[in-house]
Amino acid sequence: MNRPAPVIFDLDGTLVDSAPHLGHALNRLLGEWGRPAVSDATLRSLIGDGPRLLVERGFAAAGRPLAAEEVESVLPRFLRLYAALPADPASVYPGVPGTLAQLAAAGHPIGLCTNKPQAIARNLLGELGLLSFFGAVVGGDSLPWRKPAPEPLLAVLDALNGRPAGAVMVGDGPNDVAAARAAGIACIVVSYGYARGNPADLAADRLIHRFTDLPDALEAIRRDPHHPIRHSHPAEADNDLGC
Ligand SMILES: O=C(O)COP(=O)(O)O
Ligand SMILES: [Mg+2]
Repeated sequence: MNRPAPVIFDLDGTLVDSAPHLGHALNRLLGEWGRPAVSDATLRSLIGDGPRLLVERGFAAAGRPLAAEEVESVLPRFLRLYAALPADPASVYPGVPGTLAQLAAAGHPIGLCTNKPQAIARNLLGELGLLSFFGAVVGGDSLPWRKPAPEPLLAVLDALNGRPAGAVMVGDGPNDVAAARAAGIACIVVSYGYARGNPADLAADRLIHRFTDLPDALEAIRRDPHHPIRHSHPAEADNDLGC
């Protein structure tokens, strides 16, 4: 029997609802600069490309863009404000720890590919009790490239011992789908994250509405890798995921 396929996860919007903490840090920073706070909806549309773009877009949305040299001083301040916030166990999406445990017990190698800085991602996973599930963690600052480039995803697969057929990326946004496509692997999108639009338009191989639907979606892809997209039914989704 073939070894279970590696499963590579995105972090923000997939495993953890990081918007409240990112928003707290960004709005505190904007306040220090005499700028108005951004709304939650605006904030959610800024997440997914790493902290530098989050800060740049946040300042642009709150008045005017920062000059390039201003970004260099503002970014470390943002990272300090964000990293100082204690991890919130309630920010882990429902079903994540149990489903990761189920996949690990079934023998799936598990990796993380996020555009968050690697150290912050590792600390966050550690504080939330999730780090031990991950055999490899690659962040947005680990390589000269970040998602949507395929290199970070391929680096995770290499660190997990290779690039077998059947690996699957699980994410919430366009960068995750594009990185998976470019790496030549399948992609499952969760509908409750920060897709910046309709997640059904992302053309993933599967769209799921609850993290607990993941094992079934992985099995469906394993049995039928060359299929048109099939969505689990939205009406079956819980309402507690903020979707
Ligand atoms: O934008 C970020 O900082 C991280 O986003 P990601 O975990 O969804 O890649
Ligand atoms: Mg994400």
